[in-house]
Amino acid sequence: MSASTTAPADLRLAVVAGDGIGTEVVEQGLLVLEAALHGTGTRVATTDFDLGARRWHATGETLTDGDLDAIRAHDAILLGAIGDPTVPSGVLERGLLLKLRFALDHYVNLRPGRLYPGVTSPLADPGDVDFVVVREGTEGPYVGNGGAIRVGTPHEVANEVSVNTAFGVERVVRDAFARAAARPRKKLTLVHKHNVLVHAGHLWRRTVEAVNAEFPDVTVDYLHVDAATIFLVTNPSRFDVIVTDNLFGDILTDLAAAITGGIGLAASANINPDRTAPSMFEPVHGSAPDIAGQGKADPTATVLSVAMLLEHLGLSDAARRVESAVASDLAERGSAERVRSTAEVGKDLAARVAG
Ligand SMILES: NC(=O)c1ccc[n+]([C@@H]2O[C@H](COP(=O)([O-])OP(=O)(O)OC[C@H]3O[C@@H](n4cnc5c(N)ncnc54)[C@H](O)[C@@H]3O)[C@@H](O)[C@H]2O)c1
Ligand SMILES: CC(C)[C@H](C(=O)O)[C@@H](O)C(=O)O
Ligand SMILES: [Mg+2]
Repeated sequence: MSASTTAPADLRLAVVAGDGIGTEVVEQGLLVLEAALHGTGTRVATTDFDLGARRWHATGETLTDGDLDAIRAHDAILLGAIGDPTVPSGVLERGLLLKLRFALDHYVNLRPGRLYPGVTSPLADPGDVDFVVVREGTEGPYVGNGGAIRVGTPHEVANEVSVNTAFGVERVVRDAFARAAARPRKKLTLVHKHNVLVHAGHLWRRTVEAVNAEFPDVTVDYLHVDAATIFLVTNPSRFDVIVTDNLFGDILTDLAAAITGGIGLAASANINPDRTAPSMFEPVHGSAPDIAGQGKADPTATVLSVAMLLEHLGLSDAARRVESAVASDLAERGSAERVRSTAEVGKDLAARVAG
């Protein structure tokens, strides 16, 4: 788990708004960040990075070494979304978003699943839903170990290898245990598929068993990923901390978003717990080409990611103010007469923060 830090006098924030609704939601996230820091003595200095589809079309570049060096010189990164239908699938996702997560060693991908009071869940009786998914962020099938032969022929063979190292699994499992130990219920659920993925699955299982000895207060259970999807829908309140691999975590957290009010509310943090590089904060959702440019995107996921950013930087009071603003806004939404635009939600949240 992250060590606490002293709040920097000036927060140097790298901003990667990216594609589609990324630019729309980040604008609102920054508005709320400014409101949260107002009067605290901490000033934020932002650097905009022109990364994503526009840059790729103009230059063929996704993320250069120079971009990475410049980003490293910041305290944190706020990212909107990456991916665009005019760019071949995978080019930006791999060459930019995943490259950032890998190069900056974001091995803890934190994704809370919390049903705020007043928010409508598609589940009839969701109960008290408040869990966090600790998704491994630098390994698994995401590493790009694979290839294809005889492409386009009936004899094509395509491989995508899941890489799981003892080092990589242990560090994320230890982080997840520390988070579970700090929560009231102290419960950790390992989600994998060790009945089929026996090599990776057994490494994860043995690692959890071994690290459990360091955290005897934490109760551990296990679910195969297919069964985990059942319980996320039928009994989500059973979960406290979930630890899982990169791909399972990706899928489970979209489902977690759906049961807690929708993808427009789901925040995430890509953490480098060793603080050897800036951590990155972004909504779970993507660039949503179907609604981009229409002012319809909900910026709340980005705003809650800003709260995670503030918390990570030791600005806990400001983080609490942002979370409270979101909680009160969500509590009143059910009775609202009309749907607000992206900018209206951002303005309302900033006003609540300023309060
Ligand atoms: N972290 C990221 O940058 C990230 C995450 C997921 C997908 N992507 C990329 O985004 C592109 C689109 O992917 P997708 O369509 O599978 O997923 P998506 O998350 O962009 O959209 C899925 C659905 O959710 C809706 N949605 C998303 N965010 C919303 C918000 N804030 N408010 C209201 N509705 C919202 C969209 O309109 C769409 O109907 C792809 O290129 C994909 O690779 C990027
Ligand atoms: C766009 C893609 C690379 C990314 C992922 O799979 O991690 C996204 O789905 C997410 O959840 O942040
Ligand atoms: Mg995803």
